Amino acid sequence: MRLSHVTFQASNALKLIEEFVTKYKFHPFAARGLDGGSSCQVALRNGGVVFMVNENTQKTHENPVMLYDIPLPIPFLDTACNVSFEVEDVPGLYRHLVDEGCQLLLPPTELHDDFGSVTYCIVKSVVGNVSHTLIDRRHYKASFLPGFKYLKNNTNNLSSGNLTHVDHIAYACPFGTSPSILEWYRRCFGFQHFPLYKGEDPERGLEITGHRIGLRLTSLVCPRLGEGCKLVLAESLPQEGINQVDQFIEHHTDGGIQHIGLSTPDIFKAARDLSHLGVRFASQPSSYYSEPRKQKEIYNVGLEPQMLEKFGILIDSATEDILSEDASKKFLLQVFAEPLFSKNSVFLELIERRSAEGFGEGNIRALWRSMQDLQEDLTVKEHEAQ
Ligand SMILES: O=C(O)C(=O)Cc1ccc(O)cc1
Ligand SMILES: [Fe+2]
Repeated sequence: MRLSHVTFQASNALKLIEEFVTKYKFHPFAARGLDGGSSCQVALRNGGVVFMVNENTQKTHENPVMLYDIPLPIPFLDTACNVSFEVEDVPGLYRHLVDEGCQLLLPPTELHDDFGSVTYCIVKSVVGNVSHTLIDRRHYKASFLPGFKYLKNNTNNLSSGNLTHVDHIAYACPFGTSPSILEWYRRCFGFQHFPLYKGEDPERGLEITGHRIGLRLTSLVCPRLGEGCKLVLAESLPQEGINQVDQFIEHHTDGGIQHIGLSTPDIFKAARDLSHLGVRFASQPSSYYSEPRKQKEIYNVGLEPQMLEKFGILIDSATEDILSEDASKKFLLQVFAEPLFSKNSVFLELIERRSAEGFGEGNIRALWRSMQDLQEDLTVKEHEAQ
């Protein structure tokens, strides 16, 4: 099993495609329905990350000529709604999912063109509006999927991206649902609980509460996916005021893909490039970088606080004792980008892992607060614009 791509549904697909191209350095490489059909679909790539953008231009269910995905119910919502996996035995997996009582949206279906054939089926996830397309493309020779036309002027594009793979997909989940979501992914696809601290109870996950934060985080890993893609379940815990998970769920009925963590080998270069192209990152108060403990942590791994501060990059060392000189060099650098659509919509994250596999509580707190600040700022801007 391998992550193939993540699909976005947008009421204005061309706008989202332009955003991915001009701000996030993605390159469109395959498309269908651009000639005025009832739906258009475009596949874009940055390094090892593939996104698909769907637009159902007629905004109806009557003629959803959408391949590899099922259009979401109306009213139309701008969202990331499908995570596609490459698998080897679609009929076998389909039977397994039926036996597990899953809601199958499309039975095994074969499509072919001059480059070969693929078989796929679609299953509804237990999380909000999310579905999974399971594709066997072993008998397909071109770079995407049958039904798509390959775009020209596509040379050199593979090397220009600086994203290597999808590191994790974070779901916003209704309160109390994480254990049953974990159980569903375990039974259906073989995911396992990935503890974020020693002795973490899978029923409870990591609970983070305090000033302006109330979050329960449960992480899942799938050994069949190799090093790729964890799932992160984010639930809101009661805290003062509204928060990003509650608001996301309110906006998306039962939750869904809140953010996608994209792995880069050089977060400083990636953040600088994207920032020059107009991506706004969720920033930290400058006190984060002047705090003596944090400064020591940054210098200890051979970095400079100013490098991080420029783009709001956060650091979390995996070691217990960040102040010791021989602190292990395992650490994690992360930053959240602004929401792709409205202020409560899906957003992207850049993440650089230096041997650290999990998620650090320090970074989680800081990421959470940075997104709270950014959303509050977007709310103020919305009011001013009215
Ligand atoms: O650390 C990470 O990358 C996370 O994904 C944790 C996280 C999840 C949801 C939030 O709203 C804020 C932080
Ligand atoms: Fe994340």
